[in-house]
Parts: sequence; C-alpha cells; structure tokens
Amino acid sequence: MGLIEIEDISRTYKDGQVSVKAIKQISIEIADGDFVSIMGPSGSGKSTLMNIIGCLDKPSSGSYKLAGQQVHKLNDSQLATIRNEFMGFVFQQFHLISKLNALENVELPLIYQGVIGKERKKRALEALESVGLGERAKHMPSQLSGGEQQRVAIARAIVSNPKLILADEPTGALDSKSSKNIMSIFQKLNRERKITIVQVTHERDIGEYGNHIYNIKDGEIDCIEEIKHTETENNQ
Ligand SMILES: Nc1ncnc2c1ncn2[C@@H]1O[C@H](COP(=O)(O)OP(=O)(O)OP(=O)(O)O)[C@@H](O)[C@H]1O
Repeated sequence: MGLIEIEDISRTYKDGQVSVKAIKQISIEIADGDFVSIMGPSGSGKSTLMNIIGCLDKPSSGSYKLAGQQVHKLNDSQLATIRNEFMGFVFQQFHLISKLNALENVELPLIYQGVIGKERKKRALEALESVGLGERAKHMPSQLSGGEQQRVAIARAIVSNPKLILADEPTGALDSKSSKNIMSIFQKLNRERKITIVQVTHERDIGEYGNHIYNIKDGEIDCIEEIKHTETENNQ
C-alpha cells in the first residue's frame, strides 16, 4: 500500500468565464519511505499537485488516500489536523519568523501541539542538532546564512516527527554548496528516519537526490524515472 494514493485527480481553477485545468486525471502511488522529486516546466501543475498532496487544496475530482485515509472527503479543520500530525513543510523562502531566534522558530509547531516547557526546548534543540545547528540555537534568522536558515526550517519541519516532508523548491534560493548540504540532510532523514519526502525542483541535479523523478507536463505525468544511487552514496 502506498503512503500516498492518488487516483484520477483533476484540479480546475475557475475564474469567471475562464477555466484552467491545472492537473488532469493524475494517478500516482508514493510508497512509504520513498523520496520523490517532481519536475516539469513552469505552469505544468507542480505546485497544484503539491498543494493537493499537502492537503492545502482539494481536487476538483478524483480520490486521495493518505495512509489509508480518504482525505479528499475531509473538511478544512480535519485537513489541518492531518497536516499537523503527518506533515512537515519546507519552502523556498524559508518562512522563519524574524523576531524569534532559531530555537524559538523550531519550537513553534510544538506550541500548537501543546508541548510545554523543558520538553519543548529539549525536542527543538535535538531537531536543531540533527541538522548541525545546535551551536546556533540563539541566533536570529538575520544572523544566519541562507543555507542555515533553511536548516532551521527543516528542523522546524521535523520537530513533530512527521511521516512526510513536502518541500517546494527547497534549494531555489540557495547556492550550490548549501543546496547539496540540504539534499544530504533530506537523504539522511529519508534513509535513517524513514521519512517520506516529496519535493518540487527545477534543477535536475537536485531532483536526482531522490529515488524517483516524476516528470509532469501540461498537467499530466509524462514519465516516472527511477534514480539508482551507488553504494558509496548510500553509505554516506
Ligand atoms: N489560483 C489559480 N487560479 C487560476 N489559475 C491558476 C491558479 N493557480 C495556478 N493556476 C494555473 O494552473 C496552471 C498550473 O500552475 P502551477 O502553479 O501548478 O504550475 P507550476 O508547475 O507549479 O509552475 P511554476 O514552476 O511556474 O511554479 C498554470 O497554467 C497556472 O496559470
């Protein structure tokens, strides 16, 4: 059984007389523990598909099962619960709160979950340590490099132990060295903590860090590629 089972999903945006079919009868199954990169030209439907996978938007037709649960039938507050319990989000522009330090940013999802005091600080610090930023806990976002800010955002995404990380252009604002570092962190989370990862990227070399590349074109899946990783890479 796939963690994500999408069947015949379409999404049409209607704006007055104009309607745009952004994705057309897509069916995909993403296994628990997979690392998938979604690639395709601008306007091909990548963000629309990601928003549906992330329960931020609903399909116009078709069905979506997440961990066996029919999520396309849920209401907005039920979808919010699914997002909080299952998912961590990483965005191109990091979306950190500038007035909070790194540790406080990572604590935020735990505050919403009602985790209090020392336990909250401990878990946030562990998440920061797991992305190599234990020493930067008290730094404000403005005192961190872009790559470090994205690592804080990843720590925030994993602090509540999600099954799934959804990342929209996670390296889009980073130089190539920081991008590689972020991808190594994703691979580590995927291999060691068995977190399923779905990312959107424009860059082929970033896409190849995943185990599969889903190429999307004109709102349809054009082809799915399997990426073979070498032994040395796997042991890194
Ligand atoms: N809210 C909206 N209202 C109307 N049309 C939309 C809306 N959002 C997206 N679209 C249209 O749906 C199609 C798919 O858009 P989408 O943002 O999913 O593409 P994308 O592959 O993520 O593009 P990019 O790489 O440029 O971010 C495009 O034709 C776009 O213009």
